[in-house]
Amino acid sequence: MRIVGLSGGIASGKSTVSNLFKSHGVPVVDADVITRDALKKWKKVVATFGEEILLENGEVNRPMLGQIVFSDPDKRQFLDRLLAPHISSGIFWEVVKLWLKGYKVIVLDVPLLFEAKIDKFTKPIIVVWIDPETQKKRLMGRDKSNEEDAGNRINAQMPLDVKRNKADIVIDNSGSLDDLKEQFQKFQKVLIEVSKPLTGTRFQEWSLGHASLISGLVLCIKALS
Ligand SMILES: CC(C)(COP(=O)(O)OP(=O)(O)OC[C@H]1O[C@@H](n2cnc3c(N)ncnc32)[C@H](O)[C@@H]1O)[C@@H](O)C(=O)NCCC(=O)NCCS
Ligand SMILES: Nc1ncnc2c1ncn2[C@@H]1O[C@H](COP(=O)(O)OP(=O)(O)OP(=O)(O)O)[C@@H](O)[C@H]1O
Repeated sequence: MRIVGLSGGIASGKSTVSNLFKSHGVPVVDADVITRDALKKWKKVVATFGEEILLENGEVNRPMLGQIVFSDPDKRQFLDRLLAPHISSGIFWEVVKLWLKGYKVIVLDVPLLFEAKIDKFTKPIIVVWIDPETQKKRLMGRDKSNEEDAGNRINAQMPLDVKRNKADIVIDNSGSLDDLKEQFQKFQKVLIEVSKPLTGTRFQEWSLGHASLISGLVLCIKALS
């Protein structure tokens, strides 16, 4: 199974590229969605940041927590450490589920792919780059935030130019959506061709192969214990 890494800076256009993959039938595991699920369940976040970060419905007020952590690097690191194991295991299970369905290519959309060292497990790595001025403008437009908040969020991440140097494929999203789609068309064909889930006899062969591998492993573990 090929696990494609998709990263970039905040508001550089990762979700927009993810949607292009999804519309071509390539499944995407989204770390931001997994983070939101982890936050819903994770009582320790409340124990650390206080009841005041809760909304009336009992869920974490993410914009408020964002305000707190993006203006205080120590608190941000604390939250990152708290959530990291949940995000990693969430990603792992999503990948396993897609693997069991027989997908040959999946995309991991992880904003902190390099910071969290998840890049080691992905190939190729796509970085969505954007020029700094457009990035700030799009971030402020989308989140209705001011320049200081936007700057804090951008500075909380590894510089986008450093991420660009670590990429196998760079998408420059400083232009229009049509420009973006044109760049996407250039490399997506290869990935999408091999990404279709297996069907019919090929799926049966694949399942039998994996079933014998798993049975073999179980027998080995039993024999050793
Ligand atoms: C701080 C939180 C509550 C803000 O929630 P909010 O809904 O405002 O933003 P959302 O989760 O949609 O994230 C938006 C973008 O912010 C950036 N971002 C989020 N967390 C971080 C972080 N800890 N460090 C740097 N950038 C971050 C990413 O580019 C992300 O795509 C939330 O992002 C969070 O819990 N972050 C910590 C966990 C984490 O590391 N998430 C990134 C997944 S790899
Ligand atoms: N080429 C483009 N032209 C104009 N607007 C764009 C373009 N690409 C993305 N956008 C807009 O910019 C904003 C940020 O894009 P998107 O949400 O895809 O970024 P992201 O990298 O997923 O952000 P985050 O890091 O916060 O998850 C969105 O409002 C999106 O609609």
